[in-house]
Order: sequence, then C-alpha cells, then structure tokens
Amino acid sequence: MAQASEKKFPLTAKDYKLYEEIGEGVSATVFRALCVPLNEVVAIKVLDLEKCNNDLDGIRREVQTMTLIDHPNLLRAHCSFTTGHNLWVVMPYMSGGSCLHIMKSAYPEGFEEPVIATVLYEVLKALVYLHDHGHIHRDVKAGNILIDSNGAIKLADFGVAACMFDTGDRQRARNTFVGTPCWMAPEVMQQLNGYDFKADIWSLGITALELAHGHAPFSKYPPMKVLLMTLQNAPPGLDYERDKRFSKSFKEMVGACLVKDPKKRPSSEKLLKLPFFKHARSIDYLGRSILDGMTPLGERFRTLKEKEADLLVQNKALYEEHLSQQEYIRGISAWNFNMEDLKNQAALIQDDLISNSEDASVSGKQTDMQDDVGSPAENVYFEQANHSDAASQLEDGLSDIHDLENSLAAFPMKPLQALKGCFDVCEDDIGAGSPSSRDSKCSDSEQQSQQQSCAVDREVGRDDARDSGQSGSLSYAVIAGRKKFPSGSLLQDNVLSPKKFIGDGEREHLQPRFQAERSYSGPLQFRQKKDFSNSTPGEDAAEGAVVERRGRFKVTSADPSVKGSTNCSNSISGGSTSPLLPSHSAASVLPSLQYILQQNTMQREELIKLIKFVEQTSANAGELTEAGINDLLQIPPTSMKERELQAQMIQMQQSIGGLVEELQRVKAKNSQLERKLNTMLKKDDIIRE
Ligand SMILES: Nc1ncnc2c1ncn2[C@@H]1O[C@H](COP(=O)(O)OP(=O)(O)OP(=O)(O)O)[C@@H](O)[C@H]1O
Repeated sequence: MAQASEKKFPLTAKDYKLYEEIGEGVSATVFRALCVPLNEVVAIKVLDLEKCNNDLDGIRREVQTMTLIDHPNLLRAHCSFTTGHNLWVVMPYMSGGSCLHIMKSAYPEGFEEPVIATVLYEVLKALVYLHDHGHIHRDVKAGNILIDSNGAIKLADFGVAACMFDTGDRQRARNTFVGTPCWMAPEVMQQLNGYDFKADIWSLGITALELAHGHAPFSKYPPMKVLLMTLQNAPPGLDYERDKRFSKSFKEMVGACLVKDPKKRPSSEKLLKLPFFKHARSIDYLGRSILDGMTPLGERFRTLKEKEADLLVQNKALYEEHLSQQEYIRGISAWNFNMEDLKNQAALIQDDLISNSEDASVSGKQTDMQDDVGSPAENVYFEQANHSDAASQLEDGLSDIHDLENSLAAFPMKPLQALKGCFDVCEDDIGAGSPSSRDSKCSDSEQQSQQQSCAVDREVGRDDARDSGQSGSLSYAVIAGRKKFPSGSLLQDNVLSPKKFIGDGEREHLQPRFQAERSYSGPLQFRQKKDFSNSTPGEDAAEGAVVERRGRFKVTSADPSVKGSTNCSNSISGGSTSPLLPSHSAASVLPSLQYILQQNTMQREELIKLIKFVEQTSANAGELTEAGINDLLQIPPTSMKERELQAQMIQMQQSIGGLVEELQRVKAKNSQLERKLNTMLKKDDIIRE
C-alpha cells in the first residue's frame, strides 16, 4: 500500500518501536508505537496474515478504505506494509481508547447525556461523510468509537464497511449479513429486502443506548436470542420511567433511529438536525469530562484484561455467566444451527426470559417484523419487560424451528427461513480444518456455550484471547432495489467474498488468553460451504460458489438464475452439504434440498410439457400419456405445488383420454364415410360403363 498522509511514514518495521498492547481484535492486535524517524507516537494494528488468510481481500479493502477516507471523525491510516507474515497498519494513536473501554473502566452505568450527545454528534458527522460517499460502515458501536487525548472522536474499523457503488463481486460482498448482533438492524438480519445506509442509523440508535446504559440492549443474550428479540420484539429504546435522567429529545432521537422500517428512519443528515444534538458540546468538554484522571490506555487495557482473567479463574459461576454473556459477542458465525442446538437454544431462551426478570432490554411488546413499529413516540417506552409474553413469542417462533425437521415448507418465520440456509455447524472443522490441536480438547466436554466457543476458536484459528468480539459478517441481505430472493435459502448464488473479522466488543479487552473463554463479538460474516482448498477466491466469486472457511460461512445474494444450479452442485459435490455426512447440520443441507425440490418441481413441469407434446404427435398418444403420467404419479407428493400439479395431470389425463376416444370415433366415422364413398364411386363407375 502507500502513504496516506502528507507526512512520509516509513514503510519498514525497523523504523517503528512497538510499545505496549492497547487493543485486541480477532484479526489483529493493536500496539502503541513510536515512529522513530518522525518521532511521533502512533498506533499500529498488526494483522497476522496467516491467520487471516481467508480474508486478504477484506483486509485489503479495510486498509484501502482507511487510507482513502478523509474526514476528521474517521480514523485514517497513515500507511501500511507487510513484514513477515504480518500486515502493519500505522494510524494515529487515540490515547483515550474506545468509548467501550472508557465505559468499562470508569462508567459502567453509561455516560451522562451531554457526553452522549457530543460523542454521537461527532460519529454522526462521520456517518454523513461516509453515506455521502456511498459507504455503509456496518459496524457502528461504542467499541469502534475512539477518542483522542483532547476529546476528538473518530469512528474506526472499516473491516466490514461496504460501498454502495461497488459492482460485481464487491457488490455481492456488500450484500452480506454484516454486523454485530446487538447492533445489527432488523433488515440486515432479515435478509429479505436488502439494506442500505439506514442500517447504520439503527446501529447508531443501539450505540446511543449502549452509551446511556453501559451496555447494548440484549447484550446478555446469545446471538440467537438477540436475533429473535430484534426481529420479534418492539425496538429497544429509552424508558420514560427507568431513564428519567435523560431528556425527551434524547428519547426521541433514539426512537427515530430504532424504527424497524428503514425507510422511516431519518438519514444521517436529517438526524444531525434533531434537537438532541443541540446538546452536543465541544470536544474539549469530552476530554475534560470523561478522560480526566484516566490511567494511560495500555495500563487500562492490561488492568481490564487482568481483572477479567482473575474473575474468570476465581469464580466458575461467574465464568459461566461470562461465557453466556459472551455468546452474543462471538457472533452468529459461531451458531450451530443443527436441530439439537436450536432446541437447546429455545430452551435457554425460555428459561432466561422467565428467570431473568431484570433484563430491562427485553420489551414485552411483540411486533411483527413486517410491521411498522415506527413512530419515535411509540419507540420510547421499551425496556419494561413482559417476560412471559416474550417467552411465549419466542417459544412460538422456535416451535417453527422444530418443524424444520419434518418439513421444509413448514417454516414460517421469515428471518429464520432466510437464515437457515446461511448457517452451518462447525463440527466439520474439528480435525482437518482446525488450526490447532486445542480443538479436540474443547469439543466434547463443556456446555453448549463453551462448545460454541470452541467452534469459533477453531473457526477463527487464533491463539490469543480477545475480549470483545469479532466476527464475520453474514449477509444474505440484498440491497434494496437490486436482485432479491423471496427467501434466503432458495437459489442462492453464493460467492466467496472478502471476509472481515471484526472485533469489538461489549466485553472488549477483558478476556484472558484462555482458549475456551475467548469471545468474538463483532461483525458477522457467513460463508456457505465449499471445499475451499480447490478454489480461489476469484473462482468462488466468479462461480458463485458455496464457501466455507474454518467453519465460517458467507452467503451473499446474487443472480438467482443459472448459477443456482452450479452452486447447488458445487455444494453437494464438494461434500459440504451432503445429508450423508453426519457432521453437517440440517441447516447446511436445507438450501440444497430446497433447491433440489425446486428443480424437481420444474423438471416435473418440463416432463408434463414433453408428454403433452408427444401426445399431440404420436399415434399412440393415449398410451404414452397414460404411461407417462402414471409413472409421474408414482412419486409421492411432497408439497402443495406438487399436489396441484398432480391434480392438473389427472385432469389432463382425463381430457386426453376423452380426446383420444373422440379421435377414434372420428377416425371410425371417417373410415365409414371412406368406405361409403368408395362404394359410391364404384357404383358410379359401373353405371358409366
Ligand atoms: N488507533 C488506535 N488508537 C488507540 N486504540 C486503538 C486504535 N485502533 C484500535 N484501537 C483499539 O484496539 C481495538 C481493536 O482494534 P480493531 O477493532 O481495529 O481491531 P480488529 O482486529 O479489527 O478488531 P475487530 O475484532 O473489531 O475486527 C479497538 O477496539 C480499540 O480499542
């Protein structure tokens, strides 16, 4: 890469002196450092390319975006270069660290309103710039909002940012399900009608709640629950009672962001004009109010990590709770969508909802995800939990999941229907694909959450701990106005797309280097399965192949036409989705099965057309028809569509039979007439003679 700023930052590692660690992500470790020739303190993000080998393009894109952006509220890279198998990204050192760090260290209950207004105002300016330039950040959250010693705010982490102007493979990459579950907009999860800049507005609303409470809504829940709650419940918001300390204008701003219908969310520019942002103060105020008295970042980072490590070691119960809290952070890519796990998740959801009566983030008001839940006023209530309602809603939803076992058609929950083709288990990572022997240790003993943790460990293949998460992004979503699928799992055109490991984290930097304790918050990126060893990213993209890498799957929507066939055969021939392989989940097989089913239906229709054609041209039409249709009818009907077709075939068979009889009658009549005519002709000849 090249230089990004006017100053000439050297492009060799020897010109930098690495100091202490100040941050950790799944894909990177961040150090404070000195640029020796310029005598300037910088932050260097060190990415191990060997560990990110499934996402080189994503990394390249992140670095490119970081270099090209030019806005005071966006973290711009000075330069980047490779050294050994590492990529170093040199950037300005933000000595305050992330807002998440600051909250964890000193404001566990969240910030005061003027601080929030100031932080969000700065972030919003960054979003206006990004959106104006066609970018969606896709991972707005407190963990990605960095603060300088003088209070300057910069939005960081462009690992999953997408450009609305991208075309081809990059456009498909953009259509992915990306983000961190708690911050992810419903339309991004839903993957049905696509998403755009407004996804960032939702994330901003969630970030506002995070800054107000010290944690994001639903943050206690694992990703599955977060997904269901986001889709099924009313949007979270500030509660008039519980959040008395916050102004009406703040509540309205949050309400405006957290409207489920993205069209009804304001643009970043409009948002900026809301009365709430009149409370924004200068960045000096930020520096004074929240950074005063804070220990240096490296020390804070180390303390937080040590504190958490101690807690985890000393208190197993807490440790387990921590694991459960971390599940959402790990990201949806860790989800195991086999039926047993879904059932377990369902059980957990119910239990939690009944027992955990103090999660104020759970709104009892269910809304249909298609509903407009939208006016700001409506949104400003939430957090008054009605757990039994929520539990039954979720139970209802999850009972649908159980039906998957029996019927592909019986799966009415759109988001889950969409998702079911996008997730897969990580069991197949055990062994061959796993980067280290530790995989085998964690696979069989612990509880489900820990198993997931292990799965993610394998998947991501990192040795170091990470507090807040990471993830890849999954998006099966389609940008509005572009190609859309009626459901996420039919006729996929999957493409290998740059994957971004994003970390963040609600519990960021708090995690010790225990394999099973690592967390992976951050954007999610799903890949569908494919024998990756046999294909290059380019090929994947070109062929729309189904791709799996270390258990991470990515699904992007694209042209559902001819490629669908290719994809399906790829995924099956690659062995990745074969139902014969016990290590693969039902979910991984579903898309192929659905595809096959659809193909089957289409083939039947083709056959019927052919049979009709043969009927019209063959002298033995009746026999053929009967034989052909009878053969078809031997196949048991499996769907309404097939039953309809069979009914049509029976009707056709009957009418063809009638026509054949009629034809035979006409033929017989013709023969009779012919005979009569011949007789008359003979008589006529005789008379003439
Ligand atoms: N320029 C910086 N100055 C100070 N701290 C930083 C800087 N860049 C990153 N950090 C810290 O390091 C953490 C990890 O950085 P970053 O999120 O870029 O890494 P990552 O590997 O991309 O993480 P992720 O898991 O989100 O993908 C951040 O959350 C932040 O706390």
